[in-house]
Order: sequence, then C-alpha cells, then structure tokens
Amino acid sequence: MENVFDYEDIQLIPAKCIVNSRSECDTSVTLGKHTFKLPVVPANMQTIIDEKIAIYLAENGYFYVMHRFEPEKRLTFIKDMHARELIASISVGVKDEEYGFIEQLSNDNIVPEYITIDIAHGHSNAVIKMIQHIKKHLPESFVIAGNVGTPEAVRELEHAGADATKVGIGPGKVCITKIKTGFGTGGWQLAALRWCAKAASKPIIADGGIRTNGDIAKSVRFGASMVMIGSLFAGHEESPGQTIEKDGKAFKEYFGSASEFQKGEKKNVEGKKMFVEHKGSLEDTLKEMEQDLQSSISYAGGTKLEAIRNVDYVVVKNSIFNGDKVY
Ligand SMILES: NC(=O)C1=CN([C@@H]2O[C@H](COP(=O)(O)OP(=O)(O)OC[C@H]3O[C@@H](n4cnc5c(N)ncnc54)[C@H](OP(=O)(O)O)[C@@H]3O)[C@@H](O)[C@H]2O)C=CC1
Ligand SMILES: Nc1nc2c(ncn2[C@@H]2O[C@H](COP(=O)(O)O)[C@@H](O)[C@H]2O)c(=O)[nH]1
Repeated sequence: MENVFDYEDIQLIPAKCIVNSRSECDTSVTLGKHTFKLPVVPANMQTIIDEKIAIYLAENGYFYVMHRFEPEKRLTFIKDMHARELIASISVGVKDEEYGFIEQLSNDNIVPEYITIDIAHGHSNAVIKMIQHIKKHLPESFVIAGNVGTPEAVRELEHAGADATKVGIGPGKVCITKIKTGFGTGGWQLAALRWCAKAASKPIIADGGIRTNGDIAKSVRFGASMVMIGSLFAGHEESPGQTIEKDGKAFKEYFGSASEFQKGEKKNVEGKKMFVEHKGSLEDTLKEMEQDLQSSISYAGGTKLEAIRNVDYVVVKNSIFNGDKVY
C-alpha cells in the first residue's frame, strides 16, 4: 500500500470563503432515515455512554449508539426511547444468544432504528450471518457493521446487506490490539479510511484515533460520513466512568471494551484502562465540535459538510504540531 499517513500527517488546504459568518455553515448529516446535527457519534463503550447520555443526545438531535455490555437492559431501553418518541440505536454482538434477541424484537414488533454489530474483527462470516439475520427479521433497522480495515471487508459486508460499515482496527486510545497482535490500522487510520472509502457504496463510519476536532474534518475529507469517538468524549461530568482525585485534580476512567475491566477476566485482552482529566460538560464539547466544524466548512469554501470532501491536502509527515503538545 502506498501513501500511508495518519491524522497528524495531513493538513487540508483552504479555499476561498463564501460565508460572512461561520454560523452560516451547516454541520448536519443524514444517516439512513434521520438527520443529525453533527457527523460525530460517541463510542458505544461503557465509560462513554449510558441511558441518560443516550436520551440527552437523541433529544438534542445527535446520533448515538448504546453499548451492548448490559444485554439484559436492551429491550427496556428500546421501549423507553420509543415511549419518548426518540430513536433507538443499540449494539449487538455475534454470539448465539444475540440471534434469539433479534428474533424476540421481531416477534414483539419492537424495531430499533439503528443496530450496530460491534465486534473486533468484523470481516468474518459471523458478522455476515448476523447482518443477514437482522435484515431477515428487522428489515427496517439500519445496520452498521464492523469493525473492518480493508476494502474487501467493506464490500463483503455491504454485499451481505449492511447499510454502513465501521472502519478502524486498533487506532483507539485504549486499544492494545496493534501491540498484542501486530495487526490493524493504528498509525495509518486516515489512509485506511481513504482506502476503504474508495470501495464503499454506502456510508462509512471512521472509528478511533480522533485526537483533535480538526481530525473530524480530515475524516470527512477522506470519505467518512460519520466519525465515532471515544477518548474525546471521556471524562465529562456526565460520563459513566468512575471519578478519582489525584494531587487535587479530578480524573475519570476510560477503559477499552476488550479490557480486563470490561470483561471481568484476563482472557483475550486487547484493551487497557486510563484516567483522563475531568473536562466539564458534554454539551460544551459538542458545541465546540460544532463550531470548529463550521469553521472547517468555511475554510473549505462552502456552507455544507460536502465542501470538505473536495479540498486539496498536503502530507506534512508528523510536523503539524511543531513539537507542541496537542493542547
Ligand atoms: N475497533 C477495534 O480495534 C477493537 C474493538 N474491540 C472492541 O472490544 C469489544 C469486544 O470485541 P470482541 O472480542 O470481538 O467481542 P466478543 O467478545 O463478543 O467476541 C465476538 C465473537 O468473535 C470472536 N472473536 C473475537 N475476536 C476474534 C478474532 N480476532 N478472530 C476470530 N474470532 C474472534 C469471539 O470468540 P473468542 O473470544 O472465543 O475468540 C466471539 O465469538 C467490542 O466492543 C469491540 O468493538 C476489541 C478489539 C479491537
Ligand atoms: N483494540 C481495542 N479497541 C477498542 C477497545 N475498546 C474500544 N475500542 C475502539 O476504540 C474506539 C475509540 O477510539 P478513540 O481513539 O476515540 O478513543 C472505539 O469506538 C472502538 O472501536 C478495546 O478494548 N480494544
């Protein structure tokens, strides 16, 4: 594979501005039958999202994906979201019991608007079978399948019926897949996204490796319809993780879905736990993301996200931070 690069290696090139204020720029995106305020979704991880955050996001026009690590709560969750006239967006795995769960939803006519098949190595017959099972029993649900890192995988999952694919194996902040297995898109996630996007005929969600708000615009430039983010959404007042205090400063836990902390055992561990600085309210982060993305659209010379897709770029090989820390 030629031209391998990652987020920090790229700068997008400005085009002539056509707005008088950044507030004229529209960051909304349509995925399936619904339009959302931002092309950003907090990761479906237990220290990133819970029921309260899901309700907040849905009520305020943001996309969300609930995690799958309390399976017994999913049915009530969908019913509760629908009772509030909000979209229901859940995750499933591929183990035997998940087949029964999908059939139960179908039998009870409970149809989540979005279902994300969330496993580490999504280019597999297990995921293909689950896509087909969901499409057979819940044909109205929009199916996001992942995670993958190659054009072949994108094509196969789309062909099986996935409505969108999720790209990113190993670029996550609490991921240790790249270290423990030697595989993945860690270190070249943006190039992998471009590679996959060229093969895709349906939306792609870029997952993992976003470290700054500018990386959202770069993901859109290289083919993402939506971006899934964990670490930037960890550490908020509302975040589910445990809070600790160290040297008078507050920190919150952020752990991988394949970590020992999530699994409760040391088996096939591919994730770790870290503590991130407490960073105020989720609402402020979402607002800042929107403003930064509006600014990105203005630099792209347009008024909508699509403008970013056509801008030129340069490869600056690890130099955009000029040796500075990110923040
Ligand atoms: N995006 C990423 O880079 C990664 C994300 N994760 C996250 O961690 C969570 C747990 O993922 P996962 O372990 O897949 O979920 P599960 O523990 O639910 O495993 C799903 C199924 O896939 C099998 N499986 C898992 N990994 C592989 C593999 N490399 N090759 C073949 N079969 C495999 C498992 O069997 P068995 O366990 O017996 O092998 C199991 O049957 C998910 O939320 C996932 O998104 C994990 C790693 C990487
Ligand atoms: N390899 C692993 N990847 C994981 C694990 N838990 C979650 N993830 C992935 O990371 C992203 C979030 O990345 P970030 O850079 O924004 O923090 C998440 O959406 C998953 O795809 C894990 O235990 N191991």
